[in-house]
Amino acid sequence: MSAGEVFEVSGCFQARQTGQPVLPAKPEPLTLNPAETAVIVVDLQNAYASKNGYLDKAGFDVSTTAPVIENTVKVLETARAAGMPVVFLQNGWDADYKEAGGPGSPNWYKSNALKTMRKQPELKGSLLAKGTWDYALVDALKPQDGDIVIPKTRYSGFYNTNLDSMLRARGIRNLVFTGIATNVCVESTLRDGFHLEYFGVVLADAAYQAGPPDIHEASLFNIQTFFGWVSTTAQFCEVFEGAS
Ligand SMILES: C/C(=C/NC(N)=O)C(=O)O
Repeated sequence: MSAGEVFEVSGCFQARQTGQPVLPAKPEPLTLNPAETAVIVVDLQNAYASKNGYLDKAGFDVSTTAPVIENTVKVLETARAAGMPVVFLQNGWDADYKEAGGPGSPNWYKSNALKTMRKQPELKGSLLAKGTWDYALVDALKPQDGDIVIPKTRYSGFYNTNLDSMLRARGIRNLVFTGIATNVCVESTLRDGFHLEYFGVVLADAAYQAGPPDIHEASLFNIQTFFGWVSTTAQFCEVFEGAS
């Protein structure tokens, strides 16, 4: 889906054969028909982006997530104006954590939220439980009329959800990702999308890692080399402003 031959109109590139917008991206530009493209906002909940949220309490650094939220706000303004569906993924479980799985589930061993609550039982019921502040989307990103909100219980937005059918029903082929964490739920969802024939692109400055900064770069390398494409907020907004 790289553009091949492109030409420039009013500062934006278009594919010569299709006339569709071309997003500058690594490892090559990507032709994206806005009518076939959705923005997927991954888990921009207090748990992942806010001080005192789950990641912070589990010992991950969330001190520099503000730009991710600001950039996502810009991306969503542009996407909605261009007529692209906006999908919010929201990660978490029921208040009793039945959906998280017990010792028969690998999630019980690998979820740092569950591990943190086992170490600090006083936190039980507060981390990633539906209805709590931790589970809520951050204030700056309240869904608007027409946006789609999809709850999920595992890292991938495609696992045990109606994400695929919601996208297929709208003719969506391309997914533009923002959110947290680049190396966990963003990458997991983009990878599953790849196997379902979606073209996935991550906006690098609108995504943030769980772990040291190098893991963000490693995940972007993995995505642009094996599963999809990597671009930026400014490039997305420049290409799609006025593209409706
Ligand atoms: C570490 C982690 C990441 N989630 C995500 N939204 O990427 C978790 O949920 O435990």
